[in-house]
Amino acid sequence: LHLGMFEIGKALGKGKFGRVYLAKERSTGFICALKVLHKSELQQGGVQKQVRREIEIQSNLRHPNVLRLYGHFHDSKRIFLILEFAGKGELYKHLRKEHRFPEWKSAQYIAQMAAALKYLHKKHVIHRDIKPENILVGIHGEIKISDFGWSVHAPNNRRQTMCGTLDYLPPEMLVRGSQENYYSDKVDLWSLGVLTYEFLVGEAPFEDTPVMTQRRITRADMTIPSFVSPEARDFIKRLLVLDPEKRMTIDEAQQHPWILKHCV
Ligand SMILES: CC(C)CCNC(=O)Cn1cc(-c2ccc3c(-c4nc5ccccc5[nH]4)n[nH]c3c2)cn1
Repeated sequence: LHLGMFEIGKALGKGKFGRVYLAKERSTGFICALKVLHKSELQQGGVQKQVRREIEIQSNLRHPNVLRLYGHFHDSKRIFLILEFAGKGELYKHLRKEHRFPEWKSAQYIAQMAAALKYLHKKHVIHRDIKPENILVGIHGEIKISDFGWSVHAPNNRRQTMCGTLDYLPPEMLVRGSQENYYSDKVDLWSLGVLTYEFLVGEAPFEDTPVMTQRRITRADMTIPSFVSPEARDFIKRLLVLDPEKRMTIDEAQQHPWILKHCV
């Protein structure tokens, strides 16, 4: 597939709305990940506005742990996204292969996630979809948050119908009907707690049938296995708190003993 200025290589993955290819920009030899979105599919999915918003949000983000969107262009049928190439691919594949990460690796990954979230929240971006499937690994083992499909500029109080797993949803996004639909960047702190648990244990804390998962989330009903260290246990328990206002802040998370023990 010769797309003018790009030489297209192997398929890297299949997102929900498009395929991603390894690509080399001819004149400079620059390697990137080229994502192809079909306008017809976006129309069918009714997501054109969301894609435009995602492009606008991600184009303005510059952080070592946030996947870069260098630019985009389109022809009559497709939209092309020039994305950063992450040399070691999708984090969830590493997690599945290794079953779970040792505490030092989990703490380093979570410290990088916290730095990325601190950056996003400062720019009033709430990611809202933090999970292993949306994290890529760079050539030096650093992690990069991608897929801002559900990110919004805070504050936001519109209900969003979610597809995919419920595992990472915070309680305030599950409580029906009441004004709890107003949520803040605290939703990403809950998901950071779920992510920490999944890195250390190898499965999500509330994993169950959809009905039971919702019930367990709204009761923060989880058990932490005994092989998890007391510091890691404390870190998780201070994030998986039902009341968003009582959850650890990003700064407290970055200063937590479990992080400091492994990241200095
Ligand atoms: C609307 C627009 C702004 C959306 C922008 N975000 C995305 O498209 C989210 N997204 C990123 C990707 C993606 C998937 C895979 C890669 C890779 C990658 N590197 C690999 C190395 C080895 C094996 C597989 C790899 N995939 N690098 N960059 C990627 C980027 C797919 N969807």
